[in-house]
Amino acid sequence: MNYIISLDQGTTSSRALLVDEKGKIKGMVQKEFKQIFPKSGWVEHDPKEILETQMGVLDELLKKEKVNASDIKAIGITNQRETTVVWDKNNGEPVYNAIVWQDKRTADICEHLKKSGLTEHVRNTTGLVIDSYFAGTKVKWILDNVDGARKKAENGDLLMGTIDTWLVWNMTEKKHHVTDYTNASRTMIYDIVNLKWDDEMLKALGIPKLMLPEVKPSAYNFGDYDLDGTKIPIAGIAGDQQAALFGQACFKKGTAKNTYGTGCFMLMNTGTTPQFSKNGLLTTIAYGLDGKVHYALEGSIFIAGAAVQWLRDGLGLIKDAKETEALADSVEGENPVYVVPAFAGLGAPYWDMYARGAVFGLTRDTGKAHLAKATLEALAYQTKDILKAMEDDSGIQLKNLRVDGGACANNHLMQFQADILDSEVHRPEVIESTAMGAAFLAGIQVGLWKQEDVDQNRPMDRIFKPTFDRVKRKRLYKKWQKAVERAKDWEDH
Ligand SMILES: Nc1ncnc2c1ncn2[C@@H]1O[C@H](COP(=O)(O)OP(=O)(O)O)[C@@H](O)[C@H]1O
Ligand SMILES: O=P(O)(O)OC[C@H](O)CO
Repeated sequence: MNYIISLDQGTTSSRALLVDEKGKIKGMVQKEFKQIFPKSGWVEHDPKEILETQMGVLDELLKKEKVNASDIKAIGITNQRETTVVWDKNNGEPVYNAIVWQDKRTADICEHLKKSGLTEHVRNTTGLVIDSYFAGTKVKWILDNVDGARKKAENGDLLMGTIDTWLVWNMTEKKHHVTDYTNASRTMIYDIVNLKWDDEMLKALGIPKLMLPEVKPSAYNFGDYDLDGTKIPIAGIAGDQQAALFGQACFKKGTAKNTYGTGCFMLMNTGTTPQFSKNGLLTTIAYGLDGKVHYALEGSIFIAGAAVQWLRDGLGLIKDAKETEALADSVEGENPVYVVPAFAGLGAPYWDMYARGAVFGLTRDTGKAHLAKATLEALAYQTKDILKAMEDDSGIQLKNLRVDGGACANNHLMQFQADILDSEVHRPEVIESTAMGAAFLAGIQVGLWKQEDVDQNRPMDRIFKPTFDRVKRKRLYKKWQKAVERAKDWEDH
């Protein structure tokens, strides 16, 4: 039997999965690691702990599944995106903790970039909006704040990388300093049109070119991992949301997936030329394969499953996220209650930092079932907001939405999603699309699979069909838009 290993390095845990040649997951090991919050708005990870947990789960998986090294044909890596490590190439020591994608410490650097008139350049070259979310300003912060770092970087002693780069460098005995197009496209210093590091952004952020990894297609021989004397090629890399798009076989222009986790990340494949958004969406590289680069539009919702956690932990209305399904089902007729979970402002397409969470439509008979249903509905409405922006930017009308992530298990949410979008929602049996995407990229590179096999390996669990008529759909959505308007600009500024 031939196997592929998929390493999924996420924001809260490291996972290793064993995938057989039929595309079936045969085993999985997962380990959480520490979240470090040194100050309000700062989020860090220990790069060594990331490496140790990732290698640890790989070793445990191989022991548990009793696989011979010679049967493993390749390794694919997928990772939390934007999170940045800077390390000394002479001793392999990070000069600072990894600064995580959620970290807001570089907001001032972003304000400065905006004042320097770089907004248009950033959008048209990197595809992004100027925001602390991306890697570029995190590198600048480390070079500015760690003693001696800038000098060392200028001497060529320091390397930077997103998590994929950090893992590969360590897994290949410090030989390969590489990343793939998808990860490079989240740095705000990469020109996604001409596929090269962007001199203007490097200059604006004072980042020496010597620090940067080589950028390669997502299916590529990135280097070998030595497993007990057997050399296994690391043959696929993609950022986790792009890997999910690939794992869901969104290869055609106009195909899209939405991952319902803590946040929601919706990506639509827009083909081989980048589309720049008028509606606050991001343009990003979906994957590079067979000498071609595919692009995607992305809408990120920061609070999605996190709103369900709020019902559980903040309000104590439920003990388990699953309970929301039966609660929501118990509401008869239309729900008069609307929850706008703008706990951290509103992202795409509104981009209002001053919006705050709000509940509308309360009456004396409102109960927890209405709140639970309204919270689930808010995930679906936010997804519709993003999809509308995507359809407007791309001129493409969505045929169906492919879903994955923890909260897509909720049938009430998925049915309401289909109803409010007026399009089918397709839920695959295997919702591990992220890990499968990385496995497929690696397997394609070593000739185990062809790209067409990805689609054939995706049995459906359930297809949710829309049931609302146009009038009802419009009425409910209009009310949501009214609720959003009232939640906007709440915080004084
Ligand atoms: N059955 C469910 N109904 C609604 N929300 C759910 C359900 N199961 C999980 N969730 C939500 O989904 C999130 C977990 O999904 P997951 O994909 O594991 O997230 P992440 O990868 O971001 O950690 C949590 O925020 C949780 O509240
Ligand atoms: O690790 P996840 O699944 O929370 O994904 C994080 C995203 O890549 C951030 O852009």
